[in-house]
Amino acid sequence: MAKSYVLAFDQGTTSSRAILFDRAGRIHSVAQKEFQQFYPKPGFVEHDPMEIWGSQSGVSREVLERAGVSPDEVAAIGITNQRETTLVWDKETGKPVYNAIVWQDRRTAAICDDLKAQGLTDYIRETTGLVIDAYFSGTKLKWILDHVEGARERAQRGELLFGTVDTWLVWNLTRGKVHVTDYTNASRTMMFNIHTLDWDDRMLEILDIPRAMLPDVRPSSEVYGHTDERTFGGARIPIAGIAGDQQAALFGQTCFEPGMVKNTYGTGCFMLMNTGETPVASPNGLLTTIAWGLNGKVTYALEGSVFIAGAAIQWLRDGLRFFDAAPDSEYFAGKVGDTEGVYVVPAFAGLGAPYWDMYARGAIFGLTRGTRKEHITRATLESLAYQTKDILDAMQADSGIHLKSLRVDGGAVANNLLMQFQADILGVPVERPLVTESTALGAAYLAGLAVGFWTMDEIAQNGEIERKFEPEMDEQARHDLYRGWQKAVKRTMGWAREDEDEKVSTTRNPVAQV
Ligand SMILES: Nc1ncnc2c1ncn2[C@@H]1O[C@H](COP(=O)(O)OP(=O)(O)O)[C@@H](O)[C@H]1O
Ligand SMILES: O=P(O)(O)OC[C@H](O)CO
Repeated sequence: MAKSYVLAFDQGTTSSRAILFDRAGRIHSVAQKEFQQFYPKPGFVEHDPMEIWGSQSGVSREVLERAGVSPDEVAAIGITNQRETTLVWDKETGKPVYNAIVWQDRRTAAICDDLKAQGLTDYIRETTGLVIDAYFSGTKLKWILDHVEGARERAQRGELLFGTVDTWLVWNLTRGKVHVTDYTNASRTMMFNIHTLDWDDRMLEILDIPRAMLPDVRPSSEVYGHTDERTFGGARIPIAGIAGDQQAALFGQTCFEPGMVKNTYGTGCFMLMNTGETPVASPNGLLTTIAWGLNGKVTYALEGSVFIAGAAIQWLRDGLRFFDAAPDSEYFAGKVGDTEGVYVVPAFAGLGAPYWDMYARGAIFGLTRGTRKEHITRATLESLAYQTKDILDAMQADSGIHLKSLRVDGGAVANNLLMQFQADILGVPVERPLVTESTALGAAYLAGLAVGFWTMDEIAQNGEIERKFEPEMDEQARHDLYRGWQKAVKRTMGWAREDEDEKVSTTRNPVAQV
């Protein structure tokens, strides 16, 4: 049967998606399923690993059935995933020993403080390209080994396996035959040396992680294995591409040349710049990370990671019950001309780049008796654009490159009001592509390249722009609004630190102290 499609698995933070792409790189069919988020304590975020696998395998079968496409028509599977999220499971039974600890989870902040106190900041930055933060997998893995009874000993005996979500999916797709990850996902673990392309023994020693439980690290485009016959009705489909979702989006947006940038608005917001074959260190709070490994070469990127973007819109929907669906945010925000001075800082999981404050927490500023849900909704949408400006400023300073336009993608770019405000606050045009599923497209490209479904030249010709948003705001208004944002951010910082509580208790009731 002719191989006419590539199937992308896009395992995101809030949903699992399967997308079938045709030869033109156009979407043929999509299936998606949201899954449950667990917040067992403040700052804790977990997923059920079996639900990750169940929802992802479910939507991948559904997308084929719905499109009437046989698994035999699929040339390859490409996998892209929420990064850093940490899983540990039993090698024999495949049973997870603990829930997946999600990238947003802050429970390991104290372990990170301890690493900083040991003077490891420079070593970790130079070796792994990362700043010390609870975001990355290493301290999450340490936490599981420290807290699940007997886990470290079992891992030392080779009975337990570690993986990020890509590794977990490949392991399940192959029914335990293949235990791999790719350079992009490994570069988010804080255990991987991004220069030598190997796990870093010193980091493993510092975190007390047995090497035996770590996956093989491979390039982002090659045949890692085939799906087990039982998964897709007898078909053995090559699994031929793996990349973390943000790197996959950079590839999907065809940012192949150094200096090219994309910004993805999903649960979080992630801006990546291709820096070519040279890792660029950031003095301005960005990460140095691996963009992809392809054709025997490694491409690096600078990354600005914002933890909460579309998730703040979900919070308005589910937490505050302002509306029933995320797209309604545009309708409500559009009912007011501006926020009337209201700022929402959605630091629900601390602040990522460029602030890196694990103890910041969310806040709403500037409330008056006239504030309505429309203002808060608008301010929440605007927070995505302000956070993007924070990152873009850092990236331009680090790279010395001044962007002429910003390529965007991800679920929230459907929001025209947000896109217009983004162009206004940056003062540069924002370009929205025809296929905004760049993440899945990137994974499909990587897989398709490995099996000869596409060539690089064919891919480079794709990337049609659907709409360009031109900046319309005057310079003074832009300046004033952004200053308000900076003031608001400053006031959220350090909020959850214990010594902040002490400061308050010693200043409480000054009259009584006199
Ligand atoms: N029209 C919209 N306006 C604002 N936010 C939106 C809109 N549509 C979707 N979102 C937000 O985008 C996110 C989903 O984007 P997606 O790229 O699927 O994220 P992820 O891969 O992180 O799960 C959700 O957090 C949702 O709140
Ligand atoms: O789920 P997303 O698409 O917001 O991506 C999550 C990132 O990979 C976290 O680093």
